[in-house]
Amino acid sequence: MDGRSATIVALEGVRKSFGAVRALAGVDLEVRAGECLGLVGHNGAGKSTLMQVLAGTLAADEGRLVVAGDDITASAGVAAARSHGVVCVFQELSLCPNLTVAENARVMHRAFRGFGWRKRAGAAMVAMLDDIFPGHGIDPADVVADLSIARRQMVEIARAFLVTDQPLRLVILDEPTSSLDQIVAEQLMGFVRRFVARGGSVILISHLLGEILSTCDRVVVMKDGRVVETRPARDFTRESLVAAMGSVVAHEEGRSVAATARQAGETVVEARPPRQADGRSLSARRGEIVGLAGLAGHGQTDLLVRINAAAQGREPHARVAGAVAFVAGDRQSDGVFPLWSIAENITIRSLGRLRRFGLIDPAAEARMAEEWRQRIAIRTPDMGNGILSLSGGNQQKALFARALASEADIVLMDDPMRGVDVGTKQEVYGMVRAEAARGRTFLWYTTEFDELLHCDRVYVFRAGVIVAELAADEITEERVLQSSFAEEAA
Ligand SMILES: Nc1ncnc2c1ncn2[C@@H]1O[C@H](COP(=O)(O)OP(=O)(O)OP(=O)(O)O)[C@@H](O)[C@H]1O
Repeated sequence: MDGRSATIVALEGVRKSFGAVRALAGVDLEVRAGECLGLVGHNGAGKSTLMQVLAGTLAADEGRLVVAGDDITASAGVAAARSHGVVCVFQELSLCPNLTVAENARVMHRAFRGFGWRKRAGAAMVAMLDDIFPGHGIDPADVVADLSIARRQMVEIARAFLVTDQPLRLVILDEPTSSLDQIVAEQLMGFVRRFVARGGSVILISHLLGEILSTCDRVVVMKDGRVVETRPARDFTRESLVAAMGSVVAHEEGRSVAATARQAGETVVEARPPRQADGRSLSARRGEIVGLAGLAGHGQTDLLVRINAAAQGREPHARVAGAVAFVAGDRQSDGVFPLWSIAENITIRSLGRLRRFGLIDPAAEARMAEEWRQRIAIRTPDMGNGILSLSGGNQQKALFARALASEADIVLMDDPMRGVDVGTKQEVYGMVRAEAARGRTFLWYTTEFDELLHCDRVYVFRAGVIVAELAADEITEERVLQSSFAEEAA
């Protein structure tokens, strides 16, 4: 970046409160042409709220918004942002599930109209998908509801980068890789670099600090609704970035603790992917942390869902000894109960214990919710607030609390740490290890390699079947990747 690049966006003194919660306490932010700006901060720091103000989906209480030289404060809204070339891909995907990929492109790009629009929209989407995610395997006639969450995220991203009848200056990517595996995430980061090299601008929000440091030119750190640091990315290290976010850099004990603290009891889970023909199966013992790895969408979630169904007697191909709790990764479709309070979302699995004279004891429910608010720092002034009032990462923490607060012996985790900030992640890893040491069993699907280091054993999946089983001392990134791709893995 040279210092002379034009300013594309300037936000000045932006404030926004939701009732008693001050989400933005006077934020200034500048984005230049041809740069990728990283935006980091703890869960609830205000990142998404700031991006919503910029993209016009939320009105600020105060502040100025200048885009491409025009002060659009008075006319701020989605239409003004779009016509000035600002597009946002939010954490919660916004595709219409009952429409096809091509039809979803049409929803955002009115230019696809008249005779043959479907074909043109489909061709444009495929070209963009090919450019960003070579080998994506998505057809423009696919109905979005039938796509995996990773593919839906790819479609949403490709649609945002399509240029039709409006200029495209700035694309905001709010945790864009949260459902993507490492290979696809790297494809996206490569595309972002090409896009900014051509003069476009990107704001990248991510809790994966490696991704931020390797892709961004500058990094802005937010904390409690304010910008606390802005520096070129090269001036940050991972440690200094974590420190700027206000978290203590935890020393990774990871594997050594995981490997030694096991009590390797009796087998409590036994399950086989339906297409597995070589006799292999997944098993887990009491007190074990078992990882499910491999590229996204290769059968890991499916097997977890089957194990969950087995606990309810609905799946003959898996055997489960004990009560099971499921922590969803796709919180939008099978995680949160959107109309319920935060407290209710946490305690729903534990109602048996909260009963008094046959009725739920509200005081006990409030105590349990409060305990978990403190244990994993759910940022809210009131656990009676609606769950959707929480930031994305804080909603994810509530799902964790629901599973850990329950008395389940076996906890199934479907890549649930996406979107959780680094500080909290360390806390949760510690909790998982402590609970495993007390005899709970964890089956943990993750797309983040580092998380596999907390596991005692890892099964690698490919094309719906288990292709490798790695013992703790064999879990290396290289081995996992090798097995994920090899036709015949060991
Ligand atoms: N619709 C809403 N109603 C009430 N409070 C809200 C609403 N949206 C956001 N907040 C609050 O505003 C604060 C900032 O939230 P925001 O989503 O901007 O955080 P974030 O930095 O994007 O977090 P994350 O990393 O978890 O996505 C949080 O305390 C959140 O609870």
